Amino acid sequence: MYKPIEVTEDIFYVGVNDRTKHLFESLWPLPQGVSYNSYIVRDEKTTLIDTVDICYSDLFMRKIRSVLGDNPIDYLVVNHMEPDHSGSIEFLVSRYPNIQIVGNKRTLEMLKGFYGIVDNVVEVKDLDEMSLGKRTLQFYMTPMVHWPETMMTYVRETRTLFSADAFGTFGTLDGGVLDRQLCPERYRDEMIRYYSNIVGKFGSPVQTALKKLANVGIDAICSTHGPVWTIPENITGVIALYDRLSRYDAEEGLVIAYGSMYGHTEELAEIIAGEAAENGVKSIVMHNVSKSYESDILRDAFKYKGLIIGSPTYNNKLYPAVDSLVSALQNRGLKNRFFGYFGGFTWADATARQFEAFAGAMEFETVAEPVIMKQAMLADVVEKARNLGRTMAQKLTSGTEVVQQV
Ligand SMILES: Cc1cc2nc3c(=O)[nH]c(=O)nc-3n(C[C@H](O)[C@H](O)[C@H](O)COP(=O)(O)O)c2cc1C
Repeated sequence: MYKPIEVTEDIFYVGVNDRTKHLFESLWPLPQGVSYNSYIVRDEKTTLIDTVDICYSDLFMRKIRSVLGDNPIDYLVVNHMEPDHSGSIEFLVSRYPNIQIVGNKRTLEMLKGFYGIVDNVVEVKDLDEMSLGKRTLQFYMTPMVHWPETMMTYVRETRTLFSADAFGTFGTLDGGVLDRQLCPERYRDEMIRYYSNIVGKFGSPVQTALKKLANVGIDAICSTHGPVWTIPENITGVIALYDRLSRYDAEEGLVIAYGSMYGHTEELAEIIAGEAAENGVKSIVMHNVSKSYESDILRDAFKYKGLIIGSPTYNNKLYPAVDSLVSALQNRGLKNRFFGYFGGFTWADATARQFEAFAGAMEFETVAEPVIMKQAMLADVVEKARNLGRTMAQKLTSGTEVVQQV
């Protein structure tokens, strides 16, 4: 039997850890797993907030029973319908046939579409309130953070925010659940990776949600993935991080991502990186796109202000994995970056044309002349590569447009 894990008085954690799945959404690596978080608010009307992935329904039920025993659940609040959180709804309804499911209009549409559930539902609208007895739930609609039905639920008396996927991280909860029980630093980069991979496209809706919540006093953020944030500096920190990421602001630092089959493009990457370092850039991350996960490259592109991409011409296009990266960045509408590009060809270059179009489509400032090498690396190409590294370093270290790490 599990010991109940109390987040605050009469609010309990009943989520589960997934250390089995390799790829989240069949796309994003999970080297440290992921948790699917769910919570119970125990009151005159007992309420469950979100469920877990269907693979963990059985364990989930045992965790619920460790808190409630044979007592009923009155409400299930569905903040987000993505199957890693809604997957256990049918199972839950089979165990608690009288449970009432609370969601907004879009949630209830999806509930019907995914699971055929139309009975015992309660529709709520933005800022609606629902009394549970001693506590009151208030609902904040936060559409497109990161699905259209997404909402957050706030317990006014304990100032607890159930934030759906917002402020979530990859990484399981190994022993501790609350930030004060574990090392929060472990989750910082994983929060940026989660944001850039999953939420990154939706900067503007995230900004809208943050503004809506700006005057809401928060003592705990209970996301659907990763730690529960309760320490005031951590709460301020994760909100500031979301604010920064959704404005596409970044830290001082440089990502160099390149593809290379025979090493010429990679040599250029080394020259550019060396020159940037010599001119004062300390945080430089290099990714060979054929080896690094796109997931990690996206994280670093969201994290750092400088972005340089390199590619050989391949069948009159960018190298395939670079093409995929460029498309992923474009899909997420990354903005406000100092940008540079480089590449090589043997008979007809396509790299420069494609990178130029990419830079134009994004709100990037191309900082130096492109570095394009025909066949071998001649002295003028080496000089252009050095110039790119140097100019990027000057932009990054001039310090006026980059923000400090939060
Ligand atoms: C499968 C393949 C397709 C290529 N397609 C083109 C091309 O369309 N146009 C071109 O000028 N060079 C093409 N190249 C040549 C490479 O772009 C060139 O050799 C480049 O310098 C390789 O860089 P790397 O050493 O970093 O792999 C191709 C090479 C390969 C192996």
